[in-house]
Amino acid sequence: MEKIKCDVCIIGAGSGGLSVAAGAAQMGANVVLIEGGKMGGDCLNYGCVPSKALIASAAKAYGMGHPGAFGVAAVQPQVDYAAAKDHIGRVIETIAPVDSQERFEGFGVRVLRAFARFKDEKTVVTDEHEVTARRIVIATGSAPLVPPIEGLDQVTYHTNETIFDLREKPRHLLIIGGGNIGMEMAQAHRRLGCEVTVIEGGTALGKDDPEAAALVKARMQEEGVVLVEGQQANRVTNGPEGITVETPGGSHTGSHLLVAVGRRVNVDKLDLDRAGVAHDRGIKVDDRLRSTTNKRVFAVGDAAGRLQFTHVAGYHAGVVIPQIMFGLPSKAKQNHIPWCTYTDPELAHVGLTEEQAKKKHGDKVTVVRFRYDENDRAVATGKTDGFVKVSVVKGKPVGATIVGAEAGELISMWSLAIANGLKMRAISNTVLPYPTLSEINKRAAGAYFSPLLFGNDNVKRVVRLIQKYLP
Ligand SMILES: Cc1cc2nc3c(=O)[nH]c(=O)nc-3n(C[C@H](O)[C@H](O)[C@H](O)COP(=O)(O)OP(=O)(O)OC[C@H]3O[C@@H](n4cnc5c(N)ncnc54)[C@H](O)[C@@H]3O)c2cc1C
Ligand SMILES: NC(=O)c1ccc[n+]([C@@H]2O[C@H](COP(=O)([O-])OP(=O)(O)OC[C@H]3O[C@@H](n4cnc5c(N)ncnc54)[C@H](O)[C@@H]3O)[C@@H](O)[C@H]2O)c1
Repeated sequence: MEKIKCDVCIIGAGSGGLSVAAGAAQMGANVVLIEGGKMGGDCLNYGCVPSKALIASAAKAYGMGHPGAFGVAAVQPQVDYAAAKDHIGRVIETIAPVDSQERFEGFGVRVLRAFARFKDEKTVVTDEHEVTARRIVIATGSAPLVPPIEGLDQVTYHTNETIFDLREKPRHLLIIGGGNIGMEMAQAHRRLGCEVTVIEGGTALGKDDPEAAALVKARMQEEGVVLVEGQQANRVTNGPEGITVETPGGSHTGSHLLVAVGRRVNVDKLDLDRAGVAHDRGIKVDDRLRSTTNKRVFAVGDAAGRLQFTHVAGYHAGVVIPQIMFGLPSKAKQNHIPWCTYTDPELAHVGLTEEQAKKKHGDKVTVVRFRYDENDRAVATGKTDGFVKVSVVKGKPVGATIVGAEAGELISMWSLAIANGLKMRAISNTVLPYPTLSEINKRAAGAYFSPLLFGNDNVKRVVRLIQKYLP
């Protein structure tokens, strides 16, 4: 067993662990990074990257069959599902060098390829190494939660860890769970020519603004996705006609099954008790992302049990690095974190929802909106479904939801504003190129000021008075 001493030991080389490792090593720390699976973690191998690549194939197929009123004839796309999977493979291969062992070794990081567990509160071991570190960062991410549904263990089912390797096109894909994964995969598969049924126990896209989510759901239903809400899957069986998912309201039979009912944090291999690190949904951390029970240990990304997104893992790294490098305190906030579901239309959000804003700020909240069909670029490109909705308190945006084309890009302006405490004036003062979808944001900001300027009797009186005396 080789014994290694280092400043920082990071467990997990996904979005969070890699970001901490890159930052710490490039600032001169002696860093050991331990990865038991693939470099790049979920995002690169089983999550964001393959899902967005598949969504892109699906969008191409859909566009060929639905060109809209542009003077271009629709054609029946010939979908080669296996070739779409090859596209995913190529995308992963292209991005992989950024997360590779070689690149990190180039930064001076010692990379160990094994699963790690704690030996004591400052020592981590693999089968061949014992690493003692001043600071330890748990970045072990999460895995698909497999619910205790009767019969599930008797059928072949997919999760995000296997669906991207499937090469035979599902005739009828059943999906349990209408969250981000379920809905993104449902639309992608429908557009690639599969029948799709989503079985959701509560409300699909239930973490998002209901009005905006309704628009996405309506579009997906129009495209032929069968969406069953309020029906918990409680039994799964296998028969000659395929896999059947039973719910209190009825049963649904298909050829393939994807389970997407949430995540469970990867802690079981870690022997956390040996390090005195407490955990529940994730590692128990304070606002500094430091273990509440072992001050040497930090957790980032999905392991921290907060919002589970790649950009959050990166943000967490930025919170932890100043602490482990310089001993400077730094806190993780949550109110400025955006997210986007990459359905068509996209559904993006940052800050408080309208409901949360009204609950927190009562009648101090003004809600302003602007519709895509009032934007010239949206009209020209036929992307007129959607709206932006912004909750404003004392001239400052506190939350924004966008549903529509490029919502994930458009939300950045509100993310910038909320993260930096900017006022609506900062958005309305900004000059944007015409014609762009971004103008939707500016017009929403304008909608905040319009009632103050237009139709305001005081303003009218002042203007009339000034006009009398102006030369
Ligand atoms: C289908 C899907 C689509 C997604 N799409 C998006 C998206 O579009 N945008 C977005 O922001 N987020 C998306 N996410 C979420 C995103 O993938 C995660 O939030 C992100 O990967 C979390 O990064 P992480 O570093 O915390 O964990 P991970 O990326 O999961 O990395 C953890 C790593 O730790 C390793 N590990 C675990 N235990 C040990 C151990 N004991 N020893 C050594 N190594 C260990 C694992 O092998 C893994 O490589 C998606 C997730 C899924 C499943
Ligand atoms: N675009 C993105 O950023 C993106 C995409 C995919 C995943 N992710 C991340 O991954 C996480 C996990 O995604 P997810 O979709 O697995 O989880 P989720 O928590 O978003 O949704 C799971 C859904 O499954 C439902 N459910 C649970 N048990 C059920 C049952 N027995 N029968 C029917 N429905 C049931 C829940 O009501 C819930 O709506 C997301 O929360 C997000 O953090 C992000």
